[in-house]
Amino acid sequence: MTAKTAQRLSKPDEYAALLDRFDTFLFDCDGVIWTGSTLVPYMIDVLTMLRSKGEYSEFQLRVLAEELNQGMTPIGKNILFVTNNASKSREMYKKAFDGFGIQASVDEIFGSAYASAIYLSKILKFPADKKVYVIGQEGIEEELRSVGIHFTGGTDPEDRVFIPTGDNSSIKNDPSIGAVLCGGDQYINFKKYAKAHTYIMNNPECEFILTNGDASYPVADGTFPGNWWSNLRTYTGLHEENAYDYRLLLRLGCLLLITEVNPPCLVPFGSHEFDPKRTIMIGDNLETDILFGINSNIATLLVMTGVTTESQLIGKHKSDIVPDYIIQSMGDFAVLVDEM
Ligand SMILES: O=C(O)[C@H](O)[C@H](O)COP(=O)(O)O
Ligand SMILES: [Mg+2]
Repeated sequence: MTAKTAQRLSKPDEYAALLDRFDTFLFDCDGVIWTGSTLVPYMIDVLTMLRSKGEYSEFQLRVLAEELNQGMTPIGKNILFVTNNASKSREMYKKAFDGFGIQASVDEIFGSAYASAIYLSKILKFPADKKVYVIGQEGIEEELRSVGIHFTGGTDPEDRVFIPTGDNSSIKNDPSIGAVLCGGDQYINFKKYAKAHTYIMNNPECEFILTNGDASYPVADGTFPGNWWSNLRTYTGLHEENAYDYRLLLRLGCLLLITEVNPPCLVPFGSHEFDPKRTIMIGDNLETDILFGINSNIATLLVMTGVTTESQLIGKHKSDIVPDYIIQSMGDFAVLVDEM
């Protein structure tokens, strides 16, 4: 069997052919749409172009009628924003998109904070008398609140403090903790790890849930460390088989189109309907975004504006995860804007 090779796109007619081939574009955010606080050049033009293109399906015609009513630019291609970044809720993301001048509605935004909340409430049916201990920020708290799940930790100032070595006076087991939910946390510290560790080790039923497994995220001129879940796994000695199935969460965290079938895969969720054959996942990370697309049997497009480097694509250390297409930047599609 010949190994799969990715097709590198660099010419306008190749970009145009790709746009014709797909109706639904799943956009990862960090490293695809923006890097840190900087928008990828020409991103607004490209998204606007996508929204103005395409044949309308029945579903799109319904949305179109609603959008025209609300004075919005009608949709062409179906666009969803899917992100592993758990720092924001869908509403917070909507504000971020508004801040960048990007048209997006809350129901087009799927983040891993939202996914985790849906996962806890709909799939685990998290008991009302239990609490989640959160390592993470406002985004997770907002989404948990929206599904009525009780939690502790998160942004609580009492957890954002130094504790001297061996001083466990502020860390006691709490049997009401039914899950530890771990997402990116810019205030991560020893106390939070120690609490999570204590709950997991002392409550045999305690679930250990990760919002996402990205090892790093893109910032200007490089990357920063991502979710710190691996530290917790090391501290608690959890192995794959007794840790919560984090591989499942990687996929859920990547796209939050949740199904109760195992393994979870891309299925219509909420009001979004699309044909997997005409759907493409666009991401900057081979291990999460591209793997998710491959596992879901949809096409994949890798951009080079985020965490993936050329050394992961060619040579001795190249990754086994191979996308269908590679493009330098989503902004490159802007050459098609004038052709419309
Ligand atoms: O640590 C994180 O939260 C992630 O590395 C990162 O921010 C993922 O965001 P995405 O690329 O999925 O938008
Ligand atoms: Mg990304």
